[in-house]
Amino acid sequence: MFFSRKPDKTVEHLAGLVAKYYSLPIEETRPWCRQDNDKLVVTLPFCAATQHQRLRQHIEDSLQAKEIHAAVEVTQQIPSAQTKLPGVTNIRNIVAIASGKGGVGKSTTSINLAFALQQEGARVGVLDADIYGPSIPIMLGNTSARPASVDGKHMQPIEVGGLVANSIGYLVPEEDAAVWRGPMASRALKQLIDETHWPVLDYLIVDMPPGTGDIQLTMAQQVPLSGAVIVTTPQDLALADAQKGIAMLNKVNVPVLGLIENMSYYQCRSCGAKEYVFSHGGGTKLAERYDLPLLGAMPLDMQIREHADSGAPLVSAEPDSPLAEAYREAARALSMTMSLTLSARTDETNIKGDPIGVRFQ
Ligand SMILES: Nc1ncnc2c1ncn2[C@@H]1O[C@H](COP(=O)(O)OP(=O)(O)OP(=O)(O)O)[C@@H](O)[C@H]1O
Repeated sequence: MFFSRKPDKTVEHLAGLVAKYYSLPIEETRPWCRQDNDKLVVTLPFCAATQHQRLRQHIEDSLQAKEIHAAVEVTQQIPSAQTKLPGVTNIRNIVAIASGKGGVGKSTTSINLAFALQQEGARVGVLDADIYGPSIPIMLGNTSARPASVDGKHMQPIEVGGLVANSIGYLVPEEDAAVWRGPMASRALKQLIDETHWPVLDYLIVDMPPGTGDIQLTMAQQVPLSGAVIVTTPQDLALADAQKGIAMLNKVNVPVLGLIENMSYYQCRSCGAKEYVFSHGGGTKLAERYDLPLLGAMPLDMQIREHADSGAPLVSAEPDSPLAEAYREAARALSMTMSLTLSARTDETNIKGDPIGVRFQ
């Protein structure tokens, strides 16, 4: 029978089902659940669009087993995390992707994670803060693109594949930026963030410069970051540098949201065996030591490199591949961690609406 129980009991039952599905306490899932006329609605505070259908089916089956026949809708709405600094216009969350050391795959991870978040239904922008070695334009295959300006004061971000992006690489030749001193580099980042006409974004992914020096510290202090993800490879040396990254972020009170271990293993294409080229288990141990989630462990894979280097990141070029799913899993884990661990901003006065009519897919 349709809604055989009292509505609040049905909603409570729904919250219990969702809690069990995600292995969370019911207190967490209760605010996500409501009844809207003859429909039960679950609004997830994180992006997981590819999983909605499965969750809906699970709920409907469980309700039917209890003789409750109701239409179920699963949707999502991503909140803004509270930050000490005022929010940037139209951006709900700024997430820095940092690494203690260069060359660990921070930019590759940033761009694939950005596409993965987008495929999970979030509105995403990418900002290349790697002033001294901007690689996002190469990875997006649009090095000759230049941001337009309608009012002479703001830049339009570059749109590509459902993302918007800006990078110092679109604005000045690499050799010019390479000689900038720290304060100039920090100023350039601040300008890139504040003077871009961002459409409404759930996440702005910031590809930080590698390392943990003064530049990174100043950048982390000047930008209202919701949090940061540390990318590392499994070797001891990289892990030692990742620890420095965590320490730096702790120093400026930027929440470390989790770790991504890149080049974690190599999987043989013929026999499927995994080889731990750069040692094994380092990311897990580091995550345990700092009580952080390991959001993902990405393999060392030729396809990841070829796609990144040829301007068509794997997640957007081959969305149906197992590797793209691995990035989406990391994206869902990141988004969920943010919603569960960060306090949401109560007002969203910085969200003003899209100034440039970007049409997200
Ligand atoms: N998982 C992976 N498998 C194979 N190649 C990878 C992987 N991740 C990154 N690479 C390759 O490694 C190289 C360095 O990657 P990337 O530029 O992302 O590193 P980075 O940490 O951002 O470097 P930098 O310190 O210069 O900013 C690139 O050629 C990239 O394609």
